Amino acid sequence: MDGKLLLTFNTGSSTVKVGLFEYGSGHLRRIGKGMLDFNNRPLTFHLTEGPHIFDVPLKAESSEVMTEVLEETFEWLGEHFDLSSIGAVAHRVVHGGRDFNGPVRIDEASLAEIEALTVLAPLHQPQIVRLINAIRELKPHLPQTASFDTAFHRTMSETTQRFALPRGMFDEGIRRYGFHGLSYKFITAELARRDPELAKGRVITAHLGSGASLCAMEDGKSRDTSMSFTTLDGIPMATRCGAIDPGVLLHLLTERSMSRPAVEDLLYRRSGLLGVSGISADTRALIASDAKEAKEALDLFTFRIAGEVARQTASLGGLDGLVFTAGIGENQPIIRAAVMNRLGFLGVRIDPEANARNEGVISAPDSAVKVMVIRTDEEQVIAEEALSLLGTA
Ligand SMILES: Nc1ncnc2c1ncn2[C@@H]1O[C@H](COP(=O)(O)OP(=O)(O)O)[C@@H](O)[C@H]1O
Ligand SMILES: CC(=O)OP(=O)(O)O
Ligand SMILES: [Mg+2]
Repeated sequence: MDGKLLLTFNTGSSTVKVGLFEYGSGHLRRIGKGMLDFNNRPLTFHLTEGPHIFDVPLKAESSEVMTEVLEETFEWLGEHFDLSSIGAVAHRVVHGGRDFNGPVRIDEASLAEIEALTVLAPLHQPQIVRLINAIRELKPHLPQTASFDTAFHRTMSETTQRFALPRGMFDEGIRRYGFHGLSYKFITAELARRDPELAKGRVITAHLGSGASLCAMEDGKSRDTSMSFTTLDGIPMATRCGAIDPGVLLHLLTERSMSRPAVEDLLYRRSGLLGVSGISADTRALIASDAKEAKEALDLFTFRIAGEVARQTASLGGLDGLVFTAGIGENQPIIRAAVMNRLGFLGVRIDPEANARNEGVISAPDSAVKVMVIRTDEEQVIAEEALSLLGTA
């Protein structure tokens, strides 16, 4: 290998995606990709891109002991990559709160701030902090960086960021932050490459993965988004409920005497597609199922996505483009078709064959809105942001 090795970690709600990049003298090139899957037992490490691909069970029993998980992962990676040349480790950090507007080097102060935001992202932030600490323990001299999901949305107007709560609370940080910003940043850059004219216009991107949100963009800048203070808001997700009448929470806490941890578990882990269907959090299983509960969960999902597109179209004052991305957005024609059919009133017209083939453009030529499928790449953004801080020499 010519240059140094950069490792990226994208800690999602159910998996940690690992990226391997080679960098040096101004260049950056992906050389491998993998995933730590904490959903199943045994924990598994999948290397999905690189000189060899493999799936290996890990001896570590839980992600709580991240040093063990990482030691094993490094052992497996070391068989195929020169780990002695690692120059840096870069992370996706989901919540950056009010103060992180761009990537930072991780030090005592920034790590303490990241840790303090744990209560606002309980599915993500604890795992991220465990990973950062484990790398500090195993490889203390490696520089680490953080790229924040929330930073992309700092261009939203104050009106968009505000809840209708007493105004002092906004100043104290109770506001709409937005997430999936690394994905939206990648999509804006990719859209500018594929269709520069459209990228200057009014575009909504639907990031539909385990966590899911939509972002309204104008000339590549975030103007509105569906997730807000936490990753619970907006549309229903794999296991999260999405926007809900806060009166329901008061009811659960008082009339049902549910504890705060029980309510958190309900809203983050037992709701959404899983909760409504009672079958699975994975759209593949729901589409394959004949049960009426599976159909009801998918109907609710596409109904709420279409409703959010309509709301964000009002934020933008019209709509020129719609982009589908992430696990579901990139791979599930049935879900895209259901959303597009609900948006006929906006002039959205589908090209069914192109949609079935997951093509780049899936709207018909007479569609008033150009609808595209773009594969997101959060790892690329994490790597680029890290090198913008550390340099590529
Ligand atoms: N190859 C595929 N075909 C169809 N659906 C898929 C595929 N891969 C992922 N999905 C859907 O996408 C979801 C995961 O999306 P992803 O963007 O990887 O989420 P996350 O990053 O939040 O873990 C799965 O739950 C499933 O519903
Ligand atoms: C912000 C969020 O929900 O992330 P993910 O989709 O990776 O779970
Ligand atoms: Mg994700």
